Amino acid sequence: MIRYLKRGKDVQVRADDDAKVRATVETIIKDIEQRGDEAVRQYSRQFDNWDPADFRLSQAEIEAARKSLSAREIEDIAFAQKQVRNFAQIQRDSMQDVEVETYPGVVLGHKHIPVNAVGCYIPGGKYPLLASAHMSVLTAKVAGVPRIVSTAPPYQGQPHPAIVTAMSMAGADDILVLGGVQAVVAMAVGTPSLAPVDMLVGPGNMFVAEAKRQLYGRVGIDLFAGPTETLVIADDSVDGEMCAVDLLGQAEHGPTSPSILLTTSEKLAHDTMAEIERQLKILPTAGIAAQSWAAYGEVIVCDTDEEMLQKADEIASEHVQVMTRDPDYFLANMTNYGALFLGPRTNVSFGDKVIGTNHTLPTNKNARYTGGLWVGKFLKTCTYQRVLTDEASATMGAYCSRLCHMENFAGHGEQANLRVRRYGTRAEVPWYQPVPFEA
Ligand SMILES: NC(=O)c1ccc[n+]([C@@H]2O[C@H](COP(=O)([O-])OP(=O)(O)OC[C@H]3O[C@@H](n4cnc5c(N)ncnc54)[C@H](O)[C@@H]3O)[C@@H](O)[C@H]2O)c1
Ligand SMILES: [Zn+2]
Repeated sequence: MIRYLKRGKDVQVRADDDAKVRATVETIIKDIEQRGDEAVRQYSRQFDNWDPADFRLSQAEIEAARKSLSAREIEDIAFAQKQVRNFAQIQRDSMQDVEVETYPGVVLGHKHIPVNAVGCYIPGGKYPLLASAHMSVLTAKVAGVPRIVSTAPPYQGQPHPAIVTAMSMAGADDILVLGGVQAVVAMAVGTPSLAPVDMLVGPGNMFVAEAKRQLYGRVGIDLFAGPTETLVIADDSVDGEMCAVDLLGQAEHGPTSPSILLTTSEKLAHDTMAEIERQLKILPTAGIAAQSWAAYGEVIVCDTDEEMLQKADEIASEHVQVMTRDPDYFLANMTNYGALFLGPRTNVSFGDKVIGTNHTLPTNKNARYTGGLWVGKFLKTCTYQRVLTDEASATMGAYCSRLCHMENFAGHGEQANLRVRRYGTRAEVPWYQPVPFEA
């Protein structure tokens, strides 16, 4: 039996919040479309109090940012980037082009072509999330994207030097300091000094995620990667302190970030809730974490691992930390999650910052149909074909002709008929029925 010891905001309230964000974003996009750069500037002033002569940083500004960091900071960024690059390269290498003779004389293939220009949004409203630079820019680079634009909002009124350095070390071609909806739209439609990109990637708050969603179709997007969510699945093999740390560690992302504990131990559930109250008195970011825990935090008690599995798949959380005696049960059976963190030795923060898997992951139940950002998202899998022999052309032509006839497609049918006439012999294809264009 599944019991809730704590529930988050109900579904209707969340839907109303989403509708408000949708309307706000729609208005901003329309306005920028009509008034262009001037509107981009206006929103940057309004939301971020930011109105520089050029949103794009010069080479000198990029170098100055790097010089302001310590050797230790540079080395830490380089370490994280090495792990991300390494795993992205392994994933790239796992994607093979194919070319196969699928029918005598018929050759089909596909190849992976990088998107020509991408725009990477690096969040920076509440925290300077430099790790997103590795996740988006570096992964695009490994995929072979020729032009990479990268943007982040100003942080406390300035370009953040560590974000700028991480973008530059990852290989961004253009670095902008611009945040929110206005940044995403500017990259998608272009500005007087910036050619538009073909695809937008990267996480962001609900305004950024919704702006990408609304622009989808005009440009590509990676996935819906909105406010962070975390699910901890635990049994009595771990304690309340660890569960509380791992829930609050992600609740601090923002006031709308759900953190959920799913457990078979009622004692652990109570211990964790008490620990959360204790830690909220000392965590420096408790201002945000306490809000999201109060509004979105949940504690759910189940009787068995099977029940936890069913509930976890229904929640379809972005991050799922499994700290049970048999985490592999969840790896083998779970189907809806952005990323799994197996066992107490790892945790979501490792994935967010350093270990090498991508931290840009699906939220809002989008894990039902997609995984997170990875090198494959920057590659278009495009097919091609060749027919090598007259015989194969005539045979495919005859089948195609009859199939077109069933669909009343005379023009398509004639494309096929022409091949039968040119490359076939009537004797070989007695089922050929030339209808409209036969001489
Ligand atoms: N899903 C993922 O993979 C993932 C990964 C990392 C971070 N995140 C999420 O990224 C988000 C980062 O959020 P953030 O706010 O710190 O930074 P952000 O850069 O995403 O957003 C800041 C921008 O929001 C805009 N904005 C703020 N208030 C607005 C309003 N009322 N109307 C319109 N625009 C407004 C401003 O222009 C500002 O520049 C968090 O929600 C975090 O959970 C998600
Ligand atoms: Zn996080």
